[in-house]
Amino acid sequence: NAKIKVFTLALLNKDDEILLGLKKRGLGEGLWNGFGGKVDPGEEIVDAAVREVKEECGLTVLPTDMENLAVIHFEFVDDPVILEVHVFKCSKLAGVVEESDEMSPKWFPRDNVPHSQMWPDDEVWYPLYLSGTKFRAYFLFQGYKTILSYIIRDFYDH
Ligand SMILES: CNc1cc(N2CCOCC2)nc(N)n1
Repeated sequence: NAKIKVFTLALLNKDDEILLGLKKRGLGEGLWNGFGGKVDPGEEIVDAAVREVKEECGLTVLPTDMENLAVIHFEFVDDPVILEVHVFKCSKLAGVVEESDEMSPKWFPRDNVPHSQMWPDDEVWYPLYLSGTKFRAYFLFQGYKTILSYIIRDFYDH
């Protein structure tokens, strides 16, 4: 009786840097990550991505500037909830970066992010993000730290 919960994850770029946020509470607390969260019922996924970026770091992004990069499914052993994370890449940002209740934002060199303080899957798919390769992936986790298995493939291949 698997239940799918849909989330967004936005990776914001400026020149050769990426904006990450240190999550202050909830899922992924204490980890650096892109900005995102749950998609509300009836909400377009890309609109949820735009809303979460604004809420979590104060920046304004247009839906048309949110590039679909990936869809990742995360399953956790003994947990019926599957996370379906829609990953977006964006380089057209407006506004000023602000700290929020959820996130402490910080710019990193895009080729030197703190993988030891990020979700373990990021190390696997991050090179595809850097090369702009659109992909689909599935990760099976045991708890939040251990990847038991994963599949990663080009978005357009079968
Ligand atoms: C389980 N591995 C995860 C989860 C995740 N999420 C961000 C969006 O909200 C749902 C959790 N983000 C990354 N990079 N890895």
